[in-house]
Amino acid sequence: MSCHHLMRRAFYSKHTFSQVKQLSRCWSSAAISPKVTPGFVAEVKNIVGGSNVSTADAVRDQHGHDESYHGVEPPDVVAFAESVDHVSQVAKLCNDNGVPLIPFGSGTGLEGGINASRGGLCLDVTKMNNILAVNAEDFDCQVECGVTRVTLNNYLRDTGLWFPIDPGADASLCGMCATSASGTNAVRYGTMRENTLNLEVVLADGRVINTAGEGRRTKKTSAGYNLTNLFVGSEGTLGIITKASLRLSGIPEATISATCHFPDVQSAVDTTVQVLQCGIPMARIEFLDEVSIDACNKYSHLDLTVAPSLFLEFHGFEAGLQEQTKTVEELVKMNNGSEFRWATDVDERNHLWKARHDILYACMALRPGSKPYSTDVCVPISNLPEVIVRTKEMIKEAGIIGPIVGHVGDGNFHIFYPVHPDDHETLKKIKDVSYEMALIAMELNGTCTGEHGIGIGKRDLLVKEIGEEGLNVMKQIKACLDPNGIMNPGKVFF
Ligand SMILES: Cc1cc2c(cc1C)N(C[C@H](O)[C@H](O)[C@H](O)COP(=O)(O)OP(=O)(O)OC[C@H]1O[C@@H](n3cnc4c(N)ncnc43)[C@H](O)[C@@H]1O)c1[nH]c(=O)[nH]c(=O)c1N2
Ligand SMILES: O=C(O)C(=O)Cc1ccccc1
Ligand SMILES: [Mn+2]
Repeated sequence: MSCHHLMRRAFYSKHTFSQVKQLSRCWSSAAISPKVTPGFVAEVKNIVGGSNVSTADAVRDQHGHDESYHGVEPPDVVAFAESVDHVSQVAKLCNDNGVPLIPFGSGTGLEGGINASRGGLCLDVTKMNNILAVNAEDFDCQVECGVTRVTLNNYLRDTGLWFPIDPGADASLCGMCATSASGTNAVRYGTMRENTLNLEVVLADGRVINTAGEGRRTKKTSAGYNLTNLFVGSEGTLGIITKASLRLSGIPEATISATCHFPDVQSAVDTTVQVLQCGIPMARIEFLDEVSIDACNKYSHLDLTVAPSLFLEFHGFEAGLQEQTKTVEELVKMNNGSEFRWATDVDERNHLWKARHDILYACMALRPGSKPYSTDVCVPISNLPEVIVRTKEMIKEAGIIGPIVGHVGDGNFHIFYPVHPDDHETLKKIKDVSYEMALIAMELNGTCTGEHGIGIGKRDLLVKEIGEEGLNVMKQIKACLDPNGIMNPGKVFF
């Protein structure tokens, strides 16, 4: 471990989040990575232009954290790339000088993926924001890395198509590739893995590749190794994704949303499992426990019954939807659930789903001043009731608050633990329960992260999930593509 890394570790373990935020400014002018010299910064300026480089404290702080509870670890320098050529030249420069390079999409990650734990250069790609092609008849498009999903969907509005992967946050599409994001629509439309056709990637040494071959954008291919999915979920540790070819879907002719509540968690989750086992093509099936509903009511001005609930959405043709909703209503009743409360018009629907997407902020508002310690596990759907019920027991025993929300249709759920960063006793309990929950999920054939990634928060769980040999293969791939270890060091692996 390098000297500056040890220094940072010691520093962050002794200080609270807000102290660190303030104190980080004290060392802002001193380069943490000794390799980021004034000469290095001058060369970066030569490549991207002086106005696209900043060593200002505010800019570095802003780029030194995502939306998670992890503290601020600012990079030494931030560069804004405007083209793939910029990215390639900056990567080569970092590689030649052994300077850590951290790709920055839009900073909405939840596992500390953009923290500059070892200093270095943060490469912000938000200026690379062109939508390059929409092939409506083929249901695909090509975007530059900085395009966000809301921008793409606004652009597509008149085509009858949309990009359905929806993590709630307005993340960059290539950041979503990098974390293998999913969210509420994945139960019907899949995750970034199923919706990415091809990627342009700049490797650590500046080489540019197209993972499926230049210009290819087919739904299927059997040509060689799947390089596209090697980079999906690579969290900036293998290269910088500069363009993505993505699948699009048709906007459904009819959409209906509804909510219903249940006497307990088990009956809501049992209903979900039965709905899916009946083969009903749900577009969204989201679980919120009573604490989450209460938070939503207060934050988003809803008046839902405070009880474990499902938020449902059906996509299809009018006639088909009637059949589907009828069957689901019957299953809800069989499990002692309530009548449906419908959200049919577009404003009502948008309000409901905005409330669902704002749940992170709604839960934070339950404890003003808290930071979100969030968890994310995923299990085969039939094991979902067991992992949720066992976790609820642990939360009760530990005497902590932990609202549960889940993309239950995928067997994926989160717990939000509001915690004051200086409340070390509660933080320890939360960490223990989260760790134990991940172990239970893995014991039940699941994963320690369904969609937020490993980042810095789950590195010790990765080896337990993949096994020593599997992890060694991952490290060999990393060493092959990034022999000097400059790409987002300290993420995914220690
Ligand atoms: C309120 C709220 C709600 C949610 C979520 C966030 C928030 C704030 N998320 C998480 C988040 O939106 C998700 O991780 C995004 O995919 C990250 O995209 P950014 O562009 O913000 O990447 P960000 O800049 O945060 O970077 C994330 C990681 O990707 C790397 N990276 C970024 N751009 C890259 C590029 N072009 N090339 C290579 N590496 C790159 C970074 O280095 C880092 O390791 C989520 N997620 C989810 O899947 N489902 C959900 O339901 C939610 N819900
Ligand atoms: O809202 C979601 O689906 C998220 O992934 C963000 C999140 C994470 C943890 C608790 C609540 C919300
Ligand atoms: Mn989620």
